[in-house]
Amino acid sequence: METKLKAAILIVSDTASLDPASDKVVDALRPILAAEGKWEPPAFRIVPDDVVQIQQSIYDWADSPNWYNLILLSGGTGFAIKDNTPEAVSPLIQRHAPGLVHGMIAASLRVTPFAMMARPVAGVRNKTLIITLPGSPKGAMENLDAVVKLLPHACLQSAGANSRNLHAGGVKKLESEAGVGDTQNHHRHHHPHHHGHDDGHGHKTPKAHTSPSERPQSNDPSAGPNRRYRSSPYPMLSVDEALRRINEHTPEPEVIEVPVTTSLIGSVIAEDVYAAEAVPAYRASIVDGYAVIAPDSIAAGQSTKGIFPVASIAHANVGGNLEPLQPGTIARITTGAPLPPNANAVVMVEDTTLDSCTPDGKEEATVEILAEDIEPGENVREPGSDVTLGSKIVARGDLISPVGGEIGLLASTGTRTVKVFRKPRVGVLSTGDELVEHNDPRPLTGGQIRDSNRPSLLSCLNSWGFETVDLGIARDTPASELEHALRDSLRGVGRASSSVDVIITTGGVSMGELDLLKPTIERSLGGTIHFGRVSMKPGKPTTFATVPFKPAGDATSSQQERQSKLIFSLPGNPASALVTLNLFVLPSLHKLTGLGHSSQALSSRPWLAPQLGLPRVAVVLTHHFPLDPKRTEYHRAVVTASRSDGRLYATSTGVEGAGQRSSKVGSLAKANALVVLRAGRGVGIKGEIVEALLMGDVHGSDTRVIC
Ligand SMILES: Nc1nc2c(c(=O)[nH]1)N[C@H]1C(S)=C(S)[C@@H](COP(=O)(O)OP(=O)(O)OC[C@H]3O[C@@H](n4cnc5c(N)ncnc54)[C@H](O)[C@@H]3O)O[C@H]1N2
Ligand code: MOO
Ligand SMILES: [Mg+2]
Repeated sequence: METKLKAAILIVSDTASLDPASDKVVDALRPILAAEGKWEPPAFRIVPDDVVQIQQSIYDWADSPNWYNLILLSGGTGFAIKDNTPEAVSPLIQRHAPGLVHGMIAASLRVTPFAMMARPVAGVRNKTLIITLPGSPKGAMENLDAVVKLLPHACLQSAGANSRNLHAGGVKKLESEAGVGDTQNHHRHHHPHHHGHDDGHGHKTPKAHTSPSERPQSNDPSAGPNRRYRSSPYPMLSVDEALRRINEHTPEPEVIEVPVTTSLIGSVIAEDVYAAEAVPAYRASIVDGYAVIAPDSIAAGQSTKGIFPVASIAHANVGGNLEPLQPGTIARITTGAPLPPNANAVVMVEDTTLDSCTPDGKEEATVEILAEDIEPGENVREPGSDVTLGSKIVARGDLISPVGGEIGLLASTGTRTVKVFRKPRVGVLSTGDELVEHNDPRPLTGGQIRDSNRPSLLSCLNSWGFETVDLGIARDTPASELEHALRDSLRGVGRASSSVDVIITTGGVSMGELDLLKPTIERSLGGTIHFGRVSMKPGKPTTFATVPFKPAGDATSSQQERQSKLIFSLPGNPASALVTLNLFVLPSLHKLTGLGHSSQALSSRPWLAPQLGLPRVAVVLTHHFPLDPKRTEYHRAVVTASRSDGRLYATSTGVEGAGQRSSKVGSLAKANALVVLRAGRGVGIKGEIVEALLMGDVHGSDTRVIC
């Protein structure tokens, strides 16, 4: 019996992923393959319109030892925003097959002009042919019909069969030559990173993309160091432009409802909150003393002075109804306690004397009030006088501070839940074969380096109040380790028990052949790099990207809106990593936290608004600072507030020798500021006033003007 080829069908549809019974495409395609007599019954799977899940299926079917000859994807190829199948598939295709694409479109055009609205992709990954089809059963059938006769031939060639033999001999002979479809003998070899393919004439052609329009910007790691770019393809941006792009691509914050607890600290209110209860809820005494009935008019000759019987006692914790106070009597009362009905003022105990006791000598019988001019309302808090019922207590954009004022207001009015912007979860991943855990007891060998970036970045993020996930270390080799680490943290598996919103990586972003972040983001995750170089020192190769994402199996929730995750790939040099974390990551996290919604946000340049990112201040240089001729430097410094002239003074953490070198994390050890030194010749002059970004608290000093 002739060995058959293996096909898999991937249905890409939010609807079908929720209700598999709604899919009609698999049943429509099966008979077309079956009619050819060359295919095993196809495997199939349904995923939502989610790039990561689409790509995972392709990896499962094209990269595993049990690889398939053909993957047909149906759905997500149109122009709708959620249609991202071509974007998911293209980066994984190693050799494109535009002929199949033209064939399918030409066939469909004979049926409908709407065929022009399709965006099919076809090509080969490893030994597997991948073709996208429309999402409608009719469209999928028409497209498959157009190419189905060619598929066995194309698949066998993709699997490594010699094309001349293919044309000359039968499919069966070629199958055994190629070793495909042989499910009995597991002789298939898995070469996900082969460096070329046979062109059918015995020549090896390089796999690297050649046409500029096809060529992604990043290096193709499998092309080898001799084919890497020798100058960076990423334009060098100014810091302001980089910040603008970060702001542009950072999604709007998500609103959630949470209970009023201390975990609210650092959250930003998303919806105005109105008092559901008045504070106080009753007429309360402000002091310890005696509730009295003060006459309306002292001027009319009436006085509160005199001796009165103590008729009742009102304590702050008293429940139930109090007896009304009769004229000519007074009631002992404590601070915060409700006034008895009829009472309208309170006399402080200090303004009274004891006149007589009860016969048992234990209680006050009569008390003399010494003050003559107690007015109605004196020492009384009227209901709602602290917080009026229905008044706005906190507004959208307000930050819940650790000082406790906002939480106190919410608590005092019985507010049980509030709507806030969800704080982002941030994952931190170190990359590099040379890294060992910082607390590994073994002595370092060879070129090993202790991973200092992860602990320092995690500390900094925690101090800002963000939830962090330690994503560990990803090795450079095999390259798939990095890809899997990123993919897992996006999906919330492995070290990240639930998915992170922002991934921060360090290392692997510059020009080395093992600098894999850019190619992995672009080529494997289908992400978009918004910038890959910034004119600054340290931090030149800082990279910022977004990766499309949709949570699995939940096509209707509001989370669906959150379609991209952010990746900040920071340089590996420890000072560079920490400086760029402060400069670039913080404003984005602030935006995700909802700080951009504060009423104080600057509307013209919101990405520079003071509440997004570090506070900016003017500082006086206490000594000469060397300038970089080309790049703006973020010079690590200690800023102190002068007790004599009230100004802020900046002193470098080290300018001599390796002082500010980007590998030297010690340059940040005592620093509380980054002094912004614009590129130029010579030095920043002692006494000059420049801008600085405050990273920590400023303490007082005896520094003075020193020109
Ligand atoms: N030919 C060029 N080479 C370099 C350029 C350039 O423009 N052209 N840029 C330089 C600049 S600037 C920087 S910054 C670094 C950035 O390097 P990478 O981000 O690619 O980082 P790696 O190569 O992985 O490592 C650099 C350095 O940092 C150490 N490192 C990495 N991770 C950690 C960690 N978690 N803890 C402590 N130390 C770490 C690593 O061992 C290296 O020593 O590239 C320049 N090269
Ligand atoms: O720009 Mo790199 O961060 O100087 O070393
Ligand atoms: Mg490098």
